[in-house]
This record gives sequence, C-alpha cells and structure tokens, in this order.
Amino acid sequence: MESEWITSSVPFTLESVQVLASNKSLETIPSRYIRPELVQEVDHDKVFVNEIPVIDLSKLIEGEDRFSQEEMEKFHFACQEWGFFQLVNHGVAEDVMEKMIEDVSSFFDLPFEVKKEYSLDSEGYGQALVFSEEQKLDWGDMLFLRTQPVASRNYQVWAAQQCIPTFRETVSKYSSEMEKIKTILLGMMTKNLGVDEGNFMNMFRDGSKQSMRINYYPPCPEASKVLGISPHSDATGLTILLQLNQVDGLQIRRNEAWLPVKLHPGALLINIGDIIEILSNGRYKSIEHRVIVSNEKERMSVATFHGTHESVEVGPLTEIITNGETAKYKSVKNYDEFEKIFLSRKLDGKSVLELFRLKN
Ligand SMILES: O=C(O)CCC(=O)C(=O)O
Ligand SMILES: [Fe+2]
Repeated sequence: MESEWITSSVPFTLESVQVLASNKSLETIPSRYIRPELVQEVDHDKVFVNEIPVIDLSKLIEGEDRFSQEEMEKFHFACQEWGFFQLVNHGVAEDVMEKMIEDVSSFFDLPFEVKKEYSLDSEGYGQALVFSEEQKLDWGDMLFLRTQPVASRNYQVWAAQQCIPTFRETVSKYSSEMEKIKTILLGMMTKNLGVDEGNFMNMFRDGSKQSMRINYYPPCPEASKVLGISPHSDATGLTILLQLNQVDGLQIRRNEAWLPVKLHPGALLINIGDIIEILSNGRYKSIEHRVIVSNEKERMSVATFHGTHESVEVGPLTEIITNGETAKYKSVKNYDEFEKIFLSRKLDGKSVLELFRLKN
C-alpha cells in the first residue's frame, strides 16, 4: 500500500489518513484504525431522536430588547443537564464563517508535500497524542493552531500567503469572533452559577488561551469500523465547534449511549470542557464525545478551545466550596501545568478529569 509518513511530536511516525484514503483501490484499512468495540454497538442513529438544546444567543445579551430570562434558564439547564448545546443567532458575520470554510477547505486541498511543511513538534498539521505503537489511530488529520493570545501564534504553521492568500487573516478574524462569543457565554454562566463575575471573567480575560483543532475526516471504505476521533471530553474551559460542511458525524455520550448530533445549518455547537467542570465543582459537566465517519463524504470541523489565562490556578471556585460544599476536584497551580498533563495522554474518555477527582 502506498502511503506517506510524517513525524509527530512523539517518537512515532504517522500516516496521513487523507493520503491513505485517497487510494481509490483501498478496500481493507490497516488494523490500527479498526475499533473492535464498535462491532457490538447497535445502529447509533436509531438509538435516540436528537433533542440537544438550542440556545438563542441574541436572547442572552443583557440590556438588549430581546434578552429573555426564560432563555437564561434554558441555557442553565443546557449547561447543567447536557454539557452540549447548539447556538443560533450567534452574530458571527456570515462572511467570516464562509471565509473560514473556504480557507480551511483550501488548506486540506493542498498537496501533502506542502501541508507537511506546516507540521511542527507540538502544533500544526498531522496527528497528535499518539504515544505507543499499540494505540488505535483516529481516522482523521488535523491542523492544530494556537490562536490566542496573539503573541502565542506560531505563523510557521499557519498556511502562508503564497499558499492561501487570506488564510491568516481569516483565522484571525474567526478567532476574535470566537472570543466574543466565549465572553458572552461565560458572563451568563456566572449569573446562573451565582459566582462573582469579575473574578471569573478575570480568569478568561484578554490574553487567555485559545487554540483551534481543525479536523479533516476523509471518507473511509470501512466507515463503521473506525472513529474520526476517539471518545474524549475537551480538556479546556469552553469549546465552540463549527462544522464546515453539512456532513454530520459527532456523537455525544448520554445515558450510556451515543447520541448523534444533527447540526442546524449555521449553528455553532458549544460544549463544556473539563476546566469549567472543575471550576464549577461539577455543577456543569464536560461530556464525552466522538466522531464517526462516512464511507462516501469527507467531513471537516473546527473546534475552538478556550482555556484560562496561563497564570490561573485551576480548581473549584472558592465561592462555591465555601458555601458548605466540599471540593470534588484537586487544584492545579496554573493552566500551563494543566495543559502539560492533558498533552501527555492519549484521548481517552474523561481520563484527564479523573486525575483531578477527589474521592471524598
Ligand atoms: O469534529 C467534530 O465534530 C468534533 C471534534 C472534536 O471533538 C475536537 O476536535 O475536540
Ligand atoms: Fe472534542
């Protein structure tokens, strides 16, 4: 089988799944991608109807005519009971979304020889978090970018102007839009959680960490046997996900089953990450999710992760635990330490969070 290889941050060489999948005569895929556990599962699509909450952001903006207390309550319920919701009327200009779709698609259309130039030790193009020869591989490639604070950007891994003329500008604009949404949502969460807004927002102030995982899942001839992304929760504060084409594939774990998410066109998908679970002492929970792939169509998505400022201690908020509650999680001295722990492990359910859980 013909394939090309790239070197990742860890001492293993990896295949580009896009290159692998482009071989039209490929019928049997390498065993490292095959997930035996999927064989026992019932047809996921038939397990549940999709009832994931839909939140209207235009009704959460205080002081605006459309602000609605009922929407605030719906939002609280979505954070508490689901950990995942769709966001509509989010106010991101259509041209910003469209340019993002266009430039990200152009990136994955570049020849492998060009894309691999955007691969560095801990960011850029390729596959990440592969630590052993035995580990199962995900059916997807990605481009991982550190996007905020601006000083943390490494433009070496952002497609250059001669490749995709507007790529850097497009991602920059999109990144700023995501910051705005994050700020509104986190502000509203403090109200629902009854915690001090100033203190909480200070953790996620200007200069806090934002990164993007831009995912490309090629079609797979044995789609039902692979996963585009292994089950995991996001080790971040808040994730905002944009599905770039109308191909569904995301599933969230709910009531011990995998619930498929059918995204409304133009909606963004929001999910609570491990850090918010820790800060809120478990009132809001991060939810495991995974991606299944199609045997016909490629799928693309951009997950924008929002962490805290690097100096912030990550632990249950004192205001919550001084109210007579016991801390359910250990604290870690700052965000960078938290990230180091997360980056040293494969994606594996909520295993990162489990390291922090206190057994009371
Ligand atoms: O592609 C998706 O829908 C989900 C991606 C995801 O979970 C991630 O990048 O963390
Ligand atoms: Fe994720």
